[in-house]
Amino acid sequence: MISVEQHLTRILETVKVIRPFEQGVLDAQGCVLAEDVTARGSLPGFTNSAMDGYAVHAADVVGASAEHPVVLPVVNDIAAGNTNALSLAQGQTMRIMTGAPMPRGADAVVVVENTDGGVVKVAIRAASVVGQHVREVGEDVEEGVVVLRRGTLLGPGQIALLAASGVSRVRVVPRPRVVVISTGDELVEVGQKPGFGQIVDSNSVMLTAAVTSVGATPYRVGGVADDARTLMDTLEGQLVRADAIITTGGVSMGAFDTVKEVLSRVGTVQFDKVAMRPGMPQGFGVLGDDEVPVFTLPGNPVSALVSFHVFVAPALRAMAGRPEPSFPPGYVPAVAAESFRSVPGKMEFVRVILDDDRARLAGGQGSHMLGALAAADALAVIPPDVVEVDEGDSLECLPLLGRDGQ
Ligand SMILES: Nc1nc2c(c(=O)[nH]1)N[C@H]1C(S)=C(S)[C@@H](COP(=O)(O)OP(=O)(O)OC[C@H]3O[C@@H](n4cnc5c(N)ncnc54)[C@H](O)[C@@H]3O)O[C@H]1N2
Ligand code: MOO
Repeated sequence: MISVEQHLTRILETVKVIRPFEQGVLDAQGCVLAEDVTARGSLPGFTNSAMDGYAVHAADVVGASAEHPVVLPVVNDIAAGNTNALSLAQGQTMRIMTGAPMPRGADAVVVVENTDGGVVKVAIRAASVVGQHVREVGEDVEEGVVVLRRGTLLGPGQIALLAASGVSRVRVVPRPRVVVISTGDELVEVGQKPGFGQIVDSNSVMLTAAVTSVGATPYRVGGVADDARTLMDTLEGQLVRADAIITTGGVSMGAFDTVKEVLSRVGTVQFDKVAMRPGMPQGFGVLGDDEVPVFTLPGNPVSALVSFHVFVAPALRAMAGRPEPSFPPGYVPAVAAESFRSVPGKMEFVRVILDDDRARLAGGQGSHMLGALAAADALAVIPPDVVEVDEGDSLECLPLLGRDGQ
């Protein structure tokens, strides 16, 4: 029996960051930059107005007030998108809209609310100062500076910055492509009615969703029968498009545990008992010339999802260039709302419902029990040396869903 940390360490020492690849900025969402990116142009690219109002020489409106407005002739209108380079003479004004280029000579904008809104001449009812409501060229980003560093995770804000500063394609670590295969003669496809002795292949849809939830790209193969030739052919066929492969089922002590039988003969997959519950029978290694990592998860659905969170998700993040700072990854603190027992010598992952920070059992803890799994918000992680959790004890929990249900 090996520990959870030992198994995870072997996995993280084996997987490699995927080779970077140039992508359009939108396709790069959720990916990590593989290069420093410099701005092709300045932001703003030209000095422009921050408000709707009137471009002025600030010196012309010194002392303007509601009681003593300054009246100026309006000599032009400048809308956003106006591409003419205009000049404003002293003693004049131009109507200007937010984002429109400032005319040369103007050094301030008086907001329309502080005027009578005139279009031929305008009464300005408030003084201004040089630079007021003006966005200077390059004040946000200067052309040629590094706007984003290698290693940055690209979200909507970063993608906007790239696009605005003239960058349409970037080298990123691509999303891992993950093939999901479930095994077992008892499986029927989702949507089909299982006969006696059969079950719906829920693992492959569950793990497909889990792969998506960590920002990787799943390819669901679905159920493969417990036949060594079929499984081997399937694995070989999938290797070409896979950065990683996940299988479920067929890894314990059964007489027809095909995954174990097949993968014991090829590649480097090593099968271990890991001191955890659920999820004890685990296999991991690499397969094929490209050394594709293969995770063989146990067939019990709760065991498979717990294994995904504990082993596969950190590996996929590392492959995507987003390694976790430490183990355990992303734990949140909670307090036990009730007492329960934990199995000695194994790290236990208890399905719990969190009310604020109070954790209560989500229901039956059998590794086949999808009802409690679906009711749970998190896995309370009970260390191997803890056999009794008392109400009020501190707990570390691994959230099952992100804030947006992913
Ligand atoms: N004699 C022993 N028996 C078992 C041991 C053991 O150490 N000695 N370990 C148990 C533990 S713990 C687990 S976990 C399971 C793991 O079994 P396998 O990975 O070999 O998986 P299967 O036997 O194929 O299936 C187990 C269980 O899960 C259901 N299943 C399988 N695939 C799916 C799927 N795609 N969707 C939904 N449900 C699935 C399957 O019907 C079984 O009920 O072994 C214990 N036995
Ligand atoms: O260790 Mo198995 O994964 O509980 O049911």
